[in-house]
Amino acid sequence: MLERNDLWNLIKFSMEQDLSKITFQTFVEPAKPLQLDNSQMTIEVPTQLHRDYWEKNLAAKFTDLAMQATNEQIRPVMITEEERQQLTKDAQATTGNVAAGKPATATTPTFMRETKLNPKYTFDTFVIGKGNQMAHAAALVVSEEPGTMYNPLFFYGGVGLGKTHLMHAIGNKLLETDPTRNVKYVTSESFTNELINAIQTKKQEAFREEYRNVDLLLVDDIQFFANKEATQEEFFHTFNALYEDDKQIVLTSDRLPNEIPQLQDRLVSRFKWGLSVDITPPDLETRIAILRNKADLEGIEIPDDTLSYIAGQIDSNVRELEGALARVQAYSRLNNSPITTSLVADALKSLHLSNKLSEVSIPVIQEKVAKYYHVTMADLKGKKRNKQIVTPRQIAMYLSRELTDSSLPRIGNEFGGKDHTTVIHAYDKIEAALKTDSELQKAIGDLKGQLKA
Ligand SMILES: Nc1ncnc2c1ncn2[C@@H]1O[C@H](COP(=O)(O)OP(=O)(O)OP(=O)(O)O)[C@@H](O)[C@H]1O
Repeated sequence: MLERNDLWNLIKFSMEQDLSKITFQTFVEPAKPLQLDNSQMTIEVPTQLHRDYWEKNLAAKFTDLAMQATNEQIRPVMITEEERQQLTKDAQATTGNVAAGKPATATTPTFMRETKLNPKYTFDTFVIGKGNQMAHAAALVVSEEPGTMYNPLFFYGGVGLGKTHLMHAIGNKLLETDPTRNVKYVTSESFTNELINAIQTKKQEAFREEYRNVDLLLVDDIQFFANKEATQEEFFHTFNALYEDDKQIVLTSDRLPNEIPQLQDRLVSRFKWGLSVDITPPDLETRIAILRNKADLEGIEIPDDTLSYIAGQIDSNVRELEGALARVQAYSRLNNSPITTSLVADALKSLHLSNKLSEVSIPVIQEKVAKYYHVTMADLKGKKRNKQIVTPRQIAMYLSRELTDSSLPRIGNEFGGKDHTTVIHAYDKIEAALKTDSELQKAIGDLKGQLKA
């Protein structure tokens, strides 16, 4: 499924082609997509006048374009900025941080949160690679024997790497084996909000009852427990009650427990009682496998070399990788043409996504490449013609062109004053080789990963 911003960007892109410049700038540019569920996209506009214009003149076009892009019926629901602020306030008045006397931190109103298990996040749809192998194995063990081996199971790692997916897979598997089991999935923010709500409505007992009578408790993104005293206090008791009862607890976070600011020591130590496993970004082969899996699941026809091309462009986050594939599919539908590498290049470029690493400088690229291939910076800038040096030099030139905004003569200059035609030659050579040479694909993937880090 195309994510909200991706779908919005595509529709915006098509509207820009169809509408007059002034209409586009006045009505489409200031609009902001807030939420997308199966059949509607909530879009915020500045005023009532914008809303009326959208409903009268743009809504049908939106639905047509969304249908072309996704094959699904999606209608736009317009709300004004003022209405959104009111809704957010209402939501926070009952469940937000207001009760704790703190300014609201959540940018997403509570009514927009999702707390159910996603049936698509299963072990079957999870691709195993080096970066997630151990996490996957631990998840499987826990789903088969909850509350025994690894309690709590703690996944940590960067955004969009599959922590939530694995967590849901455990829940889905347990329910598949025994549908009578009580599984609860919650984000740490929802836990906090539910707690505050319970305090305000004097329903703490019911809250405790609900959380302490589960067989499997899944709490996502517990880094948001940071600085939340009352939540931590309550969670401490929830944790103890479940743990003593041999009920399984699974937690995720973007970092290790002791790196979460202001997390009580007693929680930090409990979180370490079981097993902590990190998930690291997938290597190129895994990224390709994830894309292939996804493409097959969704019935997207796409050649292997085009998949490798996408996997080479997006190298750190699986969510972005999936988003790129969905964008490409939507772009191909909108343009009514099959998916090829050049269509992909266009689709990613039109959304200004292709040059994510543009802050990287040429000397940094040279340094990483030199280190990677065990050559010196002087070799990269020099004139030696042996293969061990020419290939890294060409790779460094390729990456300089790909990842920086520098002109060809400027790149040539940074490589010991070479002519811009040498840079073009190097670029073309590496680009051509990338289509077939898997070792090179891996090297470029690794180097891009390092440069991003
Ligand atoms: N190894 C994998 N195989 C298949 N799909 C994956 C894999 N890793 C991640 N995904 C997919 O990538 C998307 C993002 O994953 P997920 O939401 O689990 O990330 P996360 O680590 O929980 O991120 P966040 O920190 O943002 O919550 C999901 O659609 C998920 O299905």
